[in-house]
Amino acid sequence: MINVALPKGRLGDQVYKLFATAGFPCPAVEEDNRKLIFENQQAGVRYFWVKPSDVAIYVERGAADIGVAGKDILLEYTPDVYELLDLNIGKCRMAVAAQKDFRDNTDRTLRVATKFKNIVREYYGNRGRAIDIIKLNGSIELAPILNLSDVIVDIVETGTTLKENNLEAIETVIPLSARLIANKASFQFKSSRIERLCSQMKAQCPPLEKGACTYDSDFNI
Ligand SMILES: Nc1ncnc2c1ncn2[C@@H]1O[C@H](COP(=O)(O)OP(=O)(O)OP(=O)(O)O)[C@@H](O)[C@H]1O
Ligand SMILES: O=P(O)(O)OC[C@H]1O[C@H](OP(=O)(O)OP(=O)(O)O)[C@H](O)[C@@H]1O
Repeated sequence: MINVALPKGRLGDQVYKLFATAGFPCPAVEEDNRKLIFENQQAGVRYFWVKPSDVAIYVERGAADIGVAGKDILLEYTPDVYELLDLNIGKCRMAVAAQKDFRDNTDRTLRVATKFKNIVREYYGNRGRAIDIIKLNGSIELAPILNLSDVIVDIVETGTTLKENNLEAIETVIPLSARLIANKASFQFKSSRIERLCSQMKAQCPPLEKGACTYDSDFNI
């Protein structure tokens, strides 16, 4: 049996569909209920539905053998797991954004509101920019509007949230997508099953753009 941690919410449905089309369906997942564990004995998979930012914890500690997490979560928390596959779904980017008339006054510390403290620290550290990080858990776009921060570093997908709050993206920090990750010990002990699942998943993912590098090598923070 392969234990799989799936992210609830916006990524979850897409991810589950990918598993199902790759040959690992678990029909009861689609029923309207509050269950968190689903098992398909025949396909040899057991799914756990967890909060997206918790997937890497379940996998790192071996409660799940594999899981799917956004690259943002992997960069922020650097869990000790193997990153097996870029699923090329859940695509978005992490960006710096601010009010439209914002000009960076480099003489003073820049106030940055974000959910992603570690990514932000490294990004501005590499640029030698002094910052004050304001850690928020949601509605990040409110911060510059209420003068809680000068800029935000947050996920941008369609750009609608920025637009509807009169903000604009200034710089892209890193492109993001969902990744298949594995617990290191599970990958040794269940290697043939995990590798088979991985190659079946790979065949179902949307193809990576021609000439695209792995995002790891693009990561310039
Ligand atoms: N518009 C978007 N906003 C946020 N994340 C997105 C978006 N589009 C794709 N993603 C990806 O989906 C993943 C899960 O995002 P989601 O918003 O469902 O989680 P969350 O509610 O922020 O998680 P948690 O509550 O655990 O912090 C993110 O880690 C990111 O990689
Ligand atoms: O570019 P867009 O398509 O508008 O998507 C980006 C928005 O989506 C996410 O917020 P989420 O819906 O997760 O809400 P929260 O962070 O405020 O909880 C993210 O933090 C942005 O606010």
